[in-house]
Amino acid sequence: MPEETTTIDYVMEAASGPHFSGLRLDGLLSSPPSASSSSPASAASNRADPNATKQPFVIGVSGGTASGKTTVCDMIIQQLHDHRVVLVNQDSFYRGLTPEESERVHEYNFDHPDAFDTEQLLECVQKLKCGQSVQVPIYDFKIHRRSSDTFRQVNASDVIILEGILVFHDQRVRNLMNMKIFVDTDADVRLARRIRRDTVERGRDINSVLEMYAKFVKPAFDDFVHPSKKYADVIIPRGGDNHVAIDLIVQHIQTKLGQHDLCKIYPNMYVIQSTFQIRGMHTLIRDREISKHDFVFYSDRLIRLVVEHGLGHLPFTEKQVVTPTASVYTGVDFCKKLCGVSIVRR
Ligand SMILES: Nc1ncnc2c1ncn2[C@@H]1O[C@H](COP(=O)(O)OP(=O)(O)O)[C@@H](O)[C@H]1O
Ligand SMILES: O=c1ccn([C@@H]2O[C@H](COP(=O)(O)O)[C@@H](O)[C@H]2O)c(=O)[nH]1
Repeated sequence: MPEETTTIDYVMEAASGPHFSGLRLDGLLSSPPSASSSSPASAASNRADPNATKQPFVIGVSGGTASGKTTVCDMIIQQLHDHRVVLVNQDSFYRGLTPEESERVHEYNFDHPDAFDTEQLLECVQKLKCGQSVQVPIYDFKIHRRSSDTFRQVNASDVIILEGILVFHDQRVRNLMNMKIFVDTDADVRLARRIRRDTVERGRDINSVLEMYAKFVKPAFDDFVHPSKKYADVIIPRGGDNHVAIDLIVQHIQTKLGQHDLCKIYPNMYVIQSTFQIRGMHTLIRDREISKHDFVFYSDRLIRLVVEHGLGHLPFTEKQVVTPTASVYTGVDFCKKLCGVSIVRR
């Protein structure tokens, strides 16, 4: 067999092995919804079960307007960069106004549950949960309408984050969630942020923002959003400023995703910490359009990283050397009689 093919086989094998960004979690992501997810029984069910079907971990993030939901989601996504994570905004499922409603937009309540097409949202999350791709509508806050011909394609993932003011309102949507987070930020802070955001990004004037807030946003918060806080598993005070809460949440998600379980099953396994550079190279070598030259180049770089990390785990002994300036440096030397074995699978 030509050497090149051997390299390719080896890399593909390595990429689907125990590397974070190529991690295959089949059978590890089948935890039931949060009602029981913290029980010992569900902890047991999170261990590798080869017969279990892989299901994404669904996180609901709710809270009042401008509480920092999107910011918290972005922070979680950044920390979960070793996994495939998608964000679905409830805002995308605003029904959009008819021409008649548009004429009297100041009378329209965007904060009432009926403003959303919850059936469509439900169908979308159900499909994603089953591993199917979906087309999510694109909503324009300036014209209060969906784009008629463009959609955002959202692919199957390890983690689905569903974010919005009323994502805990409908029991059927709540039931799809493995974890529910409520972002709890003071009303005055939220109003200040909302004024700034709506005037800068959503083309509104201050008076209309204040009027809308008093007429619809605040009453709907009191009637629907705040009461749904009781369904949350975790409440984050101060939103994105609360780094401790976000770190704890990410740790919990990672545990549920099974990384730690893998290390429990193979106690001597070392998982290389992924970086965007490593993930980028994994993306390149998986791209069917990549040239042969680039495939070999990036594969070799990835293999070299594995070898270098491996070398760091080999036994060593202390060794002293004398530097050109005649000082003594105490370092290490690899133990003698080491033998490296490269295993190439076909
Ligand atoms: N911790 C924070 N400190 C300062 N500004 C923030 C903070 N969190 C969010 N913002 C700002 O407030 C506005 C609303 O935040 P966002 O995360 O979009 O809230 P939500 O998704 O709940 O509406 C945005 O303009 C954002 O930049
Ligand atoms: O056309 C629209 C639709 C909705 N809104 C307001 O948006 C917020 C929800 O978005 P957040 O990002 O969670 O703040 C909701 O309070 C609606 O009042 C809008 O202004 N225009």
